[in-house]
Amino acid sequence: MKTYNYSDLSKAEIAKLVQRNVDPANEIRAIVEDIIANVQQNGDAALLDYAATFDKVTLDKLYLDKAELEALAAQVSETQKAALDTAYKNIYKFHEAQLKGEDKVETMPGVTCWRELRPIEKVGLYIPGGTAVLPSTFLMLGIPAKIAGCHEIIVCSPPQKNGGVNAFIAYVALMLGINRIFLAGGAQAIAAMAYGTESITKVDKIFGPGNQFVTKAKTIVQSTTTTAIDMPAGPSEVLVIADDSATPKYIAADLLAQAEHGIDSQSVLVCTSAEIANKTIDEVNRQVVTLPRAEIAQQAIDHSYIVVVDHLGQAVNFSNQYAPEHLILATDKWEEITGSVINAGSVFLGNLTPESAGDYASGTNHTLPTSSYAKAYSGVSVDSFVKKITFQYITTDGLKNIGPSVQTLAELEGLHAHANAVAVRSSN
Ligand SMILES: NC(=O)c1ccc[n+]([C@@H]2O[C@H](COP(=O)([O-])OP(=O)(O)OC[C@H]3O[C@@H](n4cnc5c(N)ncnc54)[C@H](O)[C@@H]3O)[C@@H](O)[C@H]2O)c1
Ligand SMILES: N[C@H](CO)Cc1c[nH]c[nH+]1
Ligand SMILES: [Zn+2]
Repeated sequence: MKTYNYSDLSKAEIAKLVQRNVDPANEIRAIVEDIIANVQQNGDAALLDYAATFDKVTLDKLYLDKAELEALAAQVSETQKAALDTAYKNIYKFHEAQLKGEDKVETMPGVTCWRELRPIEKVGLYIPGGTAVLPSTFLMLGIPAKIAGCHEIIVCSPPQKNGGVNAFIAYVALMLGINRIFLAGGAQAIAAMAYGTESITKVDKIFGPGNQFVTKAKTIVQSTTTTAIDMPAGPSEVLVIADDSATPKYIAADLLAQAEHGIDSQSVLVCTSAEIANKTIDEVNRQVVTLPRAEIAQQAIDHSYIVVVDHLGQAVNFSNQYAPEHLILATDKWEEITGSVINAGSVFLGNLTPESAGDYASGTNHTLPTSSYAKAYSGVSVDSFVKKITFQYITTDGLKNIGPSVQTLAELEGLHAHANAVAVRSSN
């Protein structure tokens, strides 16, 4: 990992450091646009072709039904079920608390306004399954969709070598009461859910993380169809802020946890102590070789870096510019700096809170904005699966109170029909 001193860096150098790979030559875009066009034209047949090309699986049908899911789920052990159940309960508990109604507001006597929640009717969930199959992502998307009350939930995940999904994905589907999983991955799955095919319903909103093909497809279809997306949730990333109260062994473990997701993941350390930084490098080198996914993690670490800063304020400033998906405050002084955190997807406080807890089971959602989109987007929550519709009711007195202002505002905009809609009611 390359090390920089914050005070030696120019503004331009910092801007370059915080920039992620955003497909500058539009190479990914070109590939993804072709895939989307093919799915639009050829529907299910294109999905079957891509399963053969990219996933190396020949499928005779595009989905697994309830009986097939049950057969796969039977392979899950009791210990694994207990862990999935714990995650399910905590995620459910944390997300259920988000489903709050709002009070009605009387803005003037006789003028009442309020908002009511309605679920998005048809949602599409993408569950990654390229380099690793992520049943935890299925929980993170399926639970808030269920709590919100979405009527139709389409699920796509890349086909695995067994010609289906893995046993854990099947088990989670049954936990969520979802009886069908479509065997489609990558940009083609996103295109299918945005345009619809013979067997996949076009949905109103697509959710879920994925690699750069998935993420690019989501950003394209959101501008070319009426299907919305949750956010760009691409390759995982973590930024650790540490001071001399931090433990290099823990920091290294957290950096490697995100690095093992994929070669395009990024793990950044911003540290007030050069000594802790150096010890962390040693720990990373020691731990990485012990990992089954050592090669992937090492490649991600090779394009990650360390910034040594003078104080924690400088560290938070750098982090706000980076806007990490995950931010770990590996310091005993975390309470002094949380208020200054402006841009981050999810924050992990102190030296004993591993980011993996949030990835799996503490209750917060792990589908989070990457590539600095945390400057403008929140992670997935129940809010992502609902619309908030405004309502208003005006009484006779209310019309007397608000009518003159509405009429004057309409006249000053030259919109006389608007003014008349009040006048005709007021003259009775
Ligand atoms: N931001 C978040 O909230 C979050 C959460 C979990 C995972 N992630 C990230 O999700 C990603 C998952 O990626 P993955 O690759 O393991 O699974 P994936 O399911 O996103 O992608 C696999 C699919 O990519 C397609 N693909 C592969 N190579 C291709 C090529 N050359 N051209 C066109 N399409 C191709 C294939 O169709 C394949 O089925 C990781 O980067 C991980 O870090 C992010
Ligand atoms: N860290 C990922 C989000 O970037 C989520 C995840 C799933 N499984 C393990 N981790
Ligand atoms: Zn993770």
